[in-house]
Amino acid sequence: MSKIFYTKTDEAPALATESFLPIVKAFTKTSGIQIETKDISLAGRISATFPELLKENQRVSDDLYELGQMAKMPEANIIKLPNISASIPQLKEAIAELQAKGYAVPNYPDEPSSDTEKKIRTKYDKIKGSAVNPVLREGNSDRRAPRAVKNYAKKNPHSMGAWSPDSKTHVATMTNGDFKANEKSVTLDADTEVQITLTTPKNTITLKGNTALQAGEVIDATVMSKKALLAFLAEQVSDAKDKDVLFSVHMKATMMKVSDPIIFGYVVATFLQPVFEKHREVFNDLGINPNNGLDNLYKKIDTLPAREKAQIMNDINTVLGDRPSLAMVNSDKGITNLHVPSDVIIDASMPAMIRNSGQMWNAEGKPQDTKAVIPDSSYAGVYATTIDFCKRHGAFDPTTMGTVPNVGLMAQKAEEYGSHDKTFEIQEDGIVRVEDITTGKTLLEHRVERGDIWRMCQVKDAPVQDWVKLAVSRAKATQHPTIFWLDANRAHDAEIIKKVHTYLPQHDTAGLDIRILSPVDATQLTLERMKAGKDTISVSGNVLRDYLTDLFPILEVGTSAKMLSIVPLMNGGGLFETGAGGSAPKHVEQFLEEGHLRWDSLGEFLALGVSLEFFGEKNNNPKAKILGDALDSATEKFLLNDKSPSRKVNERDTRGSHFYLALYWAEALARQNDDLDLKSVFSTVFAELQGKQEQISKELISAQGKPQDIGGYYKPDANLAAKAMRPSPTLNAILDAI
Ligand SMILES: NC(=O)C1=CN([C@@H]2O[C@H](COP(=O)(O)OP(=O)(O)OC[C@H]3O[C@@H](n4cnc5c(N)ncnc54)[C@H](OP(=O)(O)O)[C@@H]3O)[C@@H](O)[C@H]2O)C=CC1
Ligand SMILES: O=C(O)CCC(=O)C(=O)O
Ligand SMILES: [Mg+2]
Repeated sequence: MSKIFYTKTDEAPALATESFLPIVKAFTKTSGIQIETKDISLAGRISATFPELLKENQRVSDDLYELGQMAKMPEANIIKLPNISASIPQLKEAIAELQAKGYAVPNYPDEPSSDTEKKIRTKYDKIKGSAVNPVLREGNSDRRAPRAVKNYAKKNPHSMGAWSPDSKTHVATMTNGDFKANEKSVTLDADTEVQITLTTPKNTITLKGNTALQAGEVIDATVMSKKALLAFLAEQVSDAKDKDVLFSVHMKATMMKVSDPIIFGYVVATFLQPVFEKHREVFNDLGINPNNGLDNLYKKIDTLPAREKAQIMNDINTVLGDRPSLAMVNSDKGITNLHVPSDVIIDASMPAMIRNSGQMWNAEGKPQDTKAVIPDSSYAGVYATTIDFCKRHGAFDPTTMGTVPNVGLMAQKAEEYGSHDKTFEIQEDGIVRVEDITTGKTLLEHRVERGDIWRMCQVKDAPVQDWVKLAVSRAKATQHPTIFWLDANRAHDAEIIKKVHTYLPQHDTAGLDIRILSPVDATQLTLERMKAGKDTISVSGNVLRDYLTDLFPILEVGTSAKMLSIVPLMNGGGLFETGAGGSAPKHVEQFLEEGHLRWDSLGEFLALGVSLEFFGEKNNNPKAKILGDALDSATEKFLLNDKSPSRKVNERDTRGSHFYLALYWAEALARQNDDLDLKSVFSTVFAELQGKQEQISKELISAQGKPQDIGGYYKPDANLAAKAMRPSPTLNAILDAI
């Protein structure tokens, strides 16, 4: 029997699931729909990796692997909530929590020496960073704000900070020696295998052995010069000081899990350079790695004897006093932009800054103009253009602005998603070559120096064809102008442009406005149209998919949590993602402190709606379709009546918002006449929920206002979490009776 797979993830969405899933299960069991949970949480993935070290009752199945297989089946129907893409500090915290709970999982070896340690490290490296999404995303991405969400935002605009033409905020990006400048690309004309080698004056080292490539596949390779990067960073630190703006770095240490933590480490090391120089030996002894951020550095220094610690802290504070102010992640707690590599991810952080008058928070908790350092220039121009636009035209107006849906190329580990096992920190000067093993020809090569970061990406032909098809189908469905964001001057994009020119004519595009523009030109045109209330589809590669599906939604509707995010899987199944944002660690913090969860599950509601409709079609189950339609009406009413969670304690939170969704869902099912069984069942449910509305609200609110203990962060106690998230016996009894 077909099922809907619902993912158990981490942090706020996992908490929300404890409250929402019982509602979903109760409603859908009336209609022969089975919902199965799959645990792809960080803690679950760690446990599944080391079964041999765990007790019988601790062992779990490898749900991510199973779901990855499922994603390739025509009947796949997966609802995917956001999960933690773990940085090393997060991974270590999760390991420590599991160990404290009696799980004998090994420590993360920072510097693996023995074979055993190397094996452990390889296993952990598969868990860290974007380890889930590339496995499940066996299709391209279709993300957009549903009409009801857009209309809601127009009527109830979110706050939007005013922009001043004198704002000192700006983007700083490299002009030479970066990934963009050094990119080379080629399209394969036949199936083959390649290897990646580094030839030094002494010998040739294989960086990666036989790698199969398909005919029509585009590969690109590039290198970030360490020298150029360090020179750039030193310049930016002093320029931020001169201009009296906050210093802030924006990158994606999670998704670009090999390259970006190294770049982040150079930022930390540059910022504190005199300290790293003076205390090199102690720092080495302590195993301090700047890639793990300031938080880790402070924790390690904390283990030193008091006098030594005081001396180093004194030196750090002297240097920090001399530097530009750092942008803060949490000024109350003194957490800076350089504390943890995963705290500031570019997709969410740049739009938040743009929404906030181009300002970030300083150590006093006040907003201040900022230098946003985005080292690689491949996509930095998108933000620079947006910032300049706001300086010139002022902030966007959510009540009138247009919308920018995205069609993103990501299937089969397209582009940077597939670079993780082909990114290398170069150990010796030499030449890196991508060699075709079949023909012996060198396909791509770069001269590199020790410390440079070299990487290769690939995109298979079938995903590109599917992406072009998806773009045309969205263009047809909406009649919006549709822009491929591709830069003819970038080697990789130039190859993709050739493919777009080949595949577009295979579709009926009569009457459609489809163009290809560089990301900077595309941004400018899209913003002009958006300001004038006009809609424009962006068709982009994988990284821009990530960036644009936070940037535009956050400006348009206040958060990307309200996006419809569909991945039509290439083999016929459906992956329905819930919103386009992340797992909101700050929400958990508030929940633990005061029992209020502000996570908005609108993304889950939208995803479930399309999943049910898809289930109905695939399985010839008209009840599923009716449930889906009713859910859509309920979601619309939910928006109209503004039942999203409040941000403040003792007001409706996630749990209260779920109650209203259930109420409206039951109402819509009670009102429809297409299925009289469902009508009868849900007429009773609706009457009960409506009659006891006050009692339920009271029970849900009175659970707030006190600290919560759910028995863990990465692996909460299942019973405690369920109890905390289902505090209304009245609601629970009504659901149980369905
Ligand atoms: N699809 C996926 O699996 C994704 C996973 N991630 C992962 O999520 C984690 C956190 O990333 P982070 O950079 O903090 O980005 P998030 O998107 O989790 O959070 C940024 C801010 O967006 C707001 N937000 C996001 N989702 C919601 C929601 N459903 N309801 C209300 N507000 C919301 C919150 O604002 P406020 O605090 O003001 O309420 C939040 O602090 C990381 O581990 C990251 O790798 C990130 C993106 C996608
Ligand atoms: O895969 C990840 O790490 C994050 C993905 C993400 O941010 C997105 O899909 O928008
Ligand atoms: Mg994103």
